[in-house]
Amino acid sequence: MTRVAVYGNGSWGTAYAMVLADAGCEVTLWGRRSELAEAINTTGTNPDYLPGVRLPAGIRATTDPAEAARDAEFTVLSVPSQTLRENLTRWAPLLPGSTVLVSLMKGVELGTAKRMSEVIEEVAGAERERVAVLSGPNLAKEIASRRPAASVVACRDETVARRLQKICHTAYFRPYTNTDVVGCELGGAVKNVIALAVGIADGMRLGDNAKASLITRGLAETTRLGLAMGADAHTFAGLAGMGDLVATCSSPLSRNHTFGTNLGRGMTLEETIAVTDQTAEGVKSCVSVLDLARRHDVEMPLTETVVGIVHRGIHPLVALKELMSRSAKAEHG
Ligand SMILES: NC(=O)C1=CN([C@@H]2O[C@H](COP(=O)(O)OP(=O)(O)OC[C@H]3O[C@@H](n4cnc5c(N)ncnc54)[C@H](OP(=O)(O)O)[C@@H]3O)[C@@H](O)[C@H]2O)C=CC1
Ligand SMILES: O=C(CO)COP(=O)(O)O
Repeated sequence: MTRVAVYGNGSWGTAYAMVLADAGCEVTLWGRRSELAEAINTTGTNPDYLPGVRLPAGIRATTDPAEAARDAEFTVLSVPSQTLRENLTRWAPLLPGSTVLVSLMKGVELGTAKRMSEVIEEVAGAERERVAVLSGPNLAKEIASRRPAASVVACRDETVARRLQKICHTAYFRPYTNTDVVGCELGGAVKNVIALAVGIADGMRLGDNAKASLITRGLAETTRLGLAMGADAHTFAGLAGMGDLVATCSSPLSRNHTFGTNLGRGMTLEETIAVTDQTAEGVKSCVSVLDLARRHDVEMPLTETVVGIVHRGIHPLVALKELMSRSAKAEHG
């Protein structure tokens, strides 16, 4: 039986732990709060993040990072992106030397503009061939109710990607392999920023043409950044690109989309943060994605607009006017 440690017992860490357990793995699920770990072990549910969902028997919760790490063939990381460095610094010495580190996170680190796999390599001292990412249209609540979804497992070493694919393939979860780690991570991080933009537009009742235009131009700027960073263009037409973008921008289950909708309806940033109880990665990562765009000299007008609305107090109507009056240009180029 494959032993897997999952660090982070929020919505996605728990739902993916369910996938792994359903696929036959023995999973230890780490979380920082003892009352939640105890509730998971005693009730067989995660009342804080997936209330009412019965967890499979193969999951055991703990608050002890060493217990989670013991003999783990795979180490799955699912905490908010901006907390990864600090957390992994504590966990890294506990991890087995050969464990494969898997990122579920869809963010870019503020300040360094590093992707999560880069932070993992740096902090855990892991070679690239031992670091993988999972990304795709995977709204946690749908997966936890075992509704069908596909996803991408990416690793520079294809044999490692295949090993990961094997341990999380179930009747309702279909992972594809890819070796384009950069593209998969960027697809996941930037779609959260575009979902904020679409949410704002939905909150302003701008209509379906506006939504489709934002999704399409959002994919164009994601691809532009990806190509500048060495990613494969095909990745952005795939599950970790278009797939995740469409799911996140159209679902009321998306925290980023919901966050944007609240802003578009006229809530202030403070009010929106106050009603958001889960991680909406795009709120911070829009700043680091824009940082990446500048470092690579890539134009990302939608990301820039989101940063303006969310962090610089620009009114959505003013931002819309600015976006629509940008100089006319060719669609491709
Ligand atoms: N939810 C989804 O549908 C999907 C999410 N993702 C990505 O997965 C990642 C995790 O998100 P998700 O599980 O949804 O987030 P949630 O908000 O549901 O859960 C966050 C988890 O991280 C923990 N946490 C928060 N802050 C810290 C900290 N400083 N140190 C340690 N643990 C902390 C929380 O613990 P506590 O309860 O104690 O605060 C909780 O267990 C994100 O990058 C997200 O983009 C990817 C695909 C799907
Ligand atoms: O990444 C996700 C779906 O693939 C979840 O999106 P949110 O973080 O916006 O809820």
